[in-house]
Amino acid sequence: MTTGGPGQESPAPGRAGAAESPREPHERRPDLPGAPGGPGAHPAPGARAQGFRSGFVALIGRPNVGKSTLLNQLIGRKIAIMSDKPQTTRTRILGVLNRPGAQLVFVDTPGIHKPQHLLGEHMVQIARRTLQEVEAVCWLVEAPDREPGPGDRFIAEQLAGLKTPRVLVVNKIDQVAPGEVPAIAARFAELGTFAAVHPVSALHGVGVAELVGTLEGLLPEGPRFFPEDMVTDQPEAQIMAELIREQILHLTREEVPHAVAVQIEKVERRPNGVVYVPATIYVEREGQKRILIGEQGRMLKEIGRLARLEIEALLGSRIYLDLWVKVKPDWRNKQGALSNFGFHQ
Ligand SMILES: Nc1nc2c(ncn2[C@@H]2O[C@H](COP(=O)(O)OP(=O)(O)OP(=O)(O)O)[C@@H](O)[C@H]2O)c(=O)[nH]1
Repeated sequence: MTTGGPGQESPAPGRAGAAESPREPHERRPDLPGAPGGPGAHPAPGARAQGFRSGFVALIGRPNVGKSTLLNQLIGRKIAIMSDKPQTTRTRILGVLNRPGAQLVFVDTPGIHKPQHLLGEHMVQIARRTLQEVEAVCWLVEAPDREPGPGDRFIAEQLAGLKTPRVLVVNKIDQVAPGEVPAIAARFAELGTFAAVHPVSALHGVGVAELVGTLEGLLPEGPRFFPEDMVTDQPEAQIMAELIREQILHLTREEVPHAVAVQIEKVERRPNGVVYVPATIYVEREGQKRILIGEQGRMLKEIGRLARLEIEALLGSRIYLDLWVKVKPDWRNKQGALSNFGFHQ
């Protein structure tokens, strides 16, 4: 898989070769992680064939509605981690979908919710800012809710003044009776004006192709922003760290999951072909460290075993995962620590 370089929040790239483009979207949105610099960042030759469409599509919605699951389904690869714990996604993740006549660049945002700590504020700000920088917005709601709640109305307010076309995606339809879907969709559709309403099951891939068709039609004509073989801007080390965090989210509960940050140091390919991946898991308190390590190290071993399988699938080679747990008190409320862990404003 081709991923971006280390500068995840890299500034807008120079886009030589596209100067005659009627739109220069990157220049309008300096905050969006752009294609990494270097020759690969330029639109591919011939990318501006007549009628070619391109643009950025934001995936927004309350925490846990299935944004990351939908992104992975759209791209056909696992680039965003998923869990049943709300607020899994902490930063913006780009997923690039190349179609014969279009390039759709999806921006997965942290769920919009009422922030409770500094990290929460970062997450909401990222989501809000993204809305102003895209060509289309995909708003996800959950069919099992059956009707909009306060969280959905809060998002409707954020969208109200926005001119960007938006599509309402009613997700998790596999969890309700098929006959109920039209009425549920209609109740959510009352929250705003939508170019289209799509019931989907992101988990099972139902309705996703139709959604892509609609989104493609909403994008303006424009060049390819990223090379055709690039699926995400996430550096590989970042995805690996996220795959470790995903297993922690699965295996722990209560306060531990959200107190965790994972950092990967220098990844090394050994002469025997095994990739050595040293990773540190940061938590906020000694008690959380004890839980993560578990009795006789059993929990950490299990986290490592499951994460290793995911990382091996990502890299396509055998890895040696060296996991460490360290305490960094109250890191979620410290600006310096947030920057170290890659949360940039
Ligand atoms: N049954 C069912 N579950 C789904 C579907 N889509 C997502 N889920 C589940 O919903 C949970 C949350 O999914 P995520 O994709 O992590 O949600 P998110 O919106 O990215 O969450 P945040 O990162 O917290 O904002 C996971 O347990 C998913 O497996 C679906 O179509 N059907």
